[in-house]
Amino acid sequence: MNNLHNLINAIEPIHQEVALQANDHLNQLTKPQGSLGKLEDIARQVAGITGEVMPTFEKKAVIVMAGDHGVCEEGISAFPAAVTPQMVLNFLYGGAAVNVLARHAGADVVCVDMGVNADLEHPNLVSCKVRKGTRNMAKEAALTLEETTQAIVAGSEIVDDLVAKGYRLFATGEMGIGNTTASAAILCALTGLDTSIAVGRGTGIDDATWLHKQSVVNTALDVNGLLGRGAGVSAGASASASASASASASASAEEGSSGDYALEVLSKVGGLEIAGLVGVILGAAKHRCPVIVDGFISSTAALVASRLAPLSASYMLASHLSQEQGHAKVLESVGLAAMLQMDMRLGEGTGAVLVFNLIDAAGKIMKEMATFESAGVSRE
Ligand SMILES: O=C(O)c1ccc[n+]([C@@H]2O[C@H](COP(=O)([O-])O)[C@@H](O)[C@H]2O)c1
Ligand SMILES: Cc1cc2nc[nH]c2cc1C
Repeated sequence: MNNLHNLINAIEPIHQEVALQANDHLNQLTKPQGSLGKLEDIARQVAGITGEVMPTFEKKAVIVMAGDHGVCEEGISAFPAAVTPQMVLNFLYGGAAVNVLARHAGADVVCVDMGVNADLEHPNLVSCKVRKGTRNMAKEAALTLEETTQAIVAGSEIVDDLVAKGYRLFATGEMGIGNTTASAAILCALTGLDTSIAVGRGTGIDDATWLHKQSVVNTALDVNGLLGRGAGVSAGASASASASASASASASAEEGSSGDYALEVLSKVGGLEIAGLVGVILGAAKHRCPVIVDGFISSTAALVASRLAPLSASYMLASHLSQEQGHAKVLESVGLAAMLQMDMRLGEGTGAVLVFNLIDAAGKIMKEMATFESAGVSRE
């Protein structure tokens, strides 16, 4: 618990003055002001995060956290739980979608076992297994507070290690059959949203299973004493992927109990890979590194992180809008705006890794574009 408090307390506001310097530089470049749209937002935010007007990212990593879910025994996914360890091996052998897209972006895939229900061994697997899957949240708390804290701190320590190796840009990814059920339950518990809005089709369930999944989430909220408690807890203020994010992050800071409640929710209806991602996001914020948030599950981790440490929201960039129902609501609650709309719903970090290319592109604009003065272009 102490380590978690230290982690949260180590997060500072982004460098607003450097974001403003980046803005001044953007306004000198040979283009009508603001005409590069979200690329300019990225440049300003990344400058504010890193404290450098023109940062470059030589080493980038997508951290794919894996964990299993006891709630799978309720029949809430289109796929069997055995797919989680099978896909972990696929990540390790380089054959999954995230491996392909990470290679395309010049990034490394770091695959972490946070709580897979199998004994996995591979030289490149980072093993932080807290337990073999969560307990069934429809019957009892998925995790204890200690297990949850352990997973968060382990996630942040992975970032510590990667930063020591020169990585400065991170993306979140995950793998866990059943984790859209856990994420929907977290979303309902933290925002008071109805399950009919928060629960989606995950890997692709039919209408009857979707209705059943909603009732499983309702049961889990009830069994764990979370029904009705999220209503009225304010969502994050209207931050966007811009330098203004830190101001809104502090505006969304709530009374001390908000973080305690988020931790309680994460332990009762969450997952080990989700908790690990909370740690990754907080760790990236602690080290002043941008963290690109992937789809529904990753964004739910971002929501928890923003409740634990409101300042962490300004270090996040939302990558894509997943097809998973409820994703837009999670992003809204954190105060993030997705950059891409690609109709993806895979997870693994696939949408986040696509944004690495946009970060590189924004950096090159800052470094390589001529100014009105240097190119002799008239302004008026
Ligand atoms: O990232 C998303 O938005 C997303 C949306 C739907 C499904 N997924 C992936 O699918 C798995 C969870 O789906 P489910 O139906 O088993 O809950 C998990 O491995 C996620 O990575 C991911
Ligand atoms: C095959 C498969 C790959 C995935 N990657 C992330 N979630 C997944 C779920 C399934 C079912």
